[in-house]
Amino acid sequence: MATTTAPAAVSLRGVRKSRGAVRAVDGVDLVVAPGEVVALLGPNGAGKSTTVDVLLGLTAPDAGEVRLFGRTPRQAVVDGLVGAVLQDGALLEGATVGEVVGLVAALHRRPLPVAEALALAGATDLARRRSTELSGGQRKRALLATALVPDPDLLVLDEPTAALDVQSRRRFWATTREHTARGRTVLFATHHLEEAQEFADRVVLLDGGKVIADGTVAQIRTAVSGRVIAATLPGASAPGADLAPLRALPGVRAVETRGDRVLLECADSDAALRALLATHPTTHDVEVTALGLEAAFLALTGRENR
Ligand SMILES: Nc1ncnc2c1ncn2[C@@H]1O[C@H](COP(=O)(O)OP(=O)(O)OP(=O)(O)O)[C@@H](O)[C@H]1O
Repeated sequence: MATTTAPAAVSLRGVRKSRGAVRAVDGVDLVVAPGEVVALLGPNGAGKSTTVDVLLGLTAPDAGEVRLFGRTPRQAVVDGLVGAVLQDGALLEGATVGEVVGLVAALHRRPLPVAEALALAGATDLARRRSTELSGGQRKRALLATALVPDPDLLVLDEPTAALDVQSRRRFWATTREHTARGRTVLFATHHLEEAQEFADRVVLLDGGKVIADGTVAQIRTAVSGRVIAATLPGASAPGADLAPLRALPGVRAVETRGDRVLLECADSDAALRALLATHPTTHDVEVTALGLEAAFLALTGRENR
C-alpha cells in the first residue's frame, strides 16, 4: 500500500493514569490506523475504561500524549470526529430518545439526520419512548444512536454489549459492522473473548494497566498458545507410563494424558507430529487443534479471566 500522511485515528504514547493509589494505566502505547476495528481486551480492572476515558479526553493523563486524528481529544470531539458509548452513558432524563439524539445532533457541525442515526442504531421504534422507560438493550441502542449522529470517523465503545442478550448483541454488532464497512475506525473495550475474536481485526490485550499483547486474533493465538496434538498411543497412558520421551520430542512444550488419549501442547506442531509418528508408529486417531483465544489470554495474563 502507498505510504500515507494521514494521521493515526488514535495515538497514545507513554500514557499513565493513576486512580487513587492504583496505576490504572501504566505506560500504554497504542496506535490505531484509520479503518481498523480494535478490541481492547482485558479482565476486570485491567485499565480498559481508564484508557477509554483518557483517550476521549474525559480525564487528563498523568503523563504521556493522546492524539485523535492528530488533534487533542477535546478538539477531535468538538470537530465531530468521535462518537462514544460509555459503560454508564446517561440519557437526558424525561426526554424522548428522538429528542436526546436531536440534542446531540445540534451540538455538531455536520450531523446525520436524526432519523438516519436512529435507523442505523436500530432505534427507530424508540424515537418517542422516554429515556427513563427503556430496557438495558433499548438503552444501548439509544446510546449508539447518540454516538452515531455526529457521523464520527472514530467510534469508541466501552463494553457496549454488557448486559445484552445474544440477539441484542448480534443486532448491535450488525449495526456497528455497517458503520465500519464505510471505512470508519472502531475501538471497543470488552472482556468477552468471543466478542474480540468475532468482531475485531486486531486485539490489544491489557492487564495491570499495560499492553501485554497486540496483534490479530490469529497472531495472538499462535504466538502464545500454539497447537495441541491429541492422539491415541497404546501404552502411553497406562499408569506409571513414562512420558519423558514424548516431552523430549521437538516442538513439544508439555504432555498430559486424558483417558487413553495423550495431549501434546506444542510450540511447533509440525515438527512434533513428524517426530511423534516416527518414534511411535502405533499412534492413531491424531487430531491437531489450535487453542482458543481464551487459552491464549489465560497464558498471557497467567490468571483466570473473571
Ligand atoms: N475512581 C477510582 N478510584 C480508585 N480506583 C479506581 C477508580 N477507577 C478505577 N480504579 C482502579 O483502576 C484500575 C483500572 O480500572 P478500570 O475501570 O480502568 O478497568 P477496566 O479494565 O475497565 O475494568 P472493568 O472490566 O471491570 O470495567 C482498577 O484497579 C480499578 O480498581
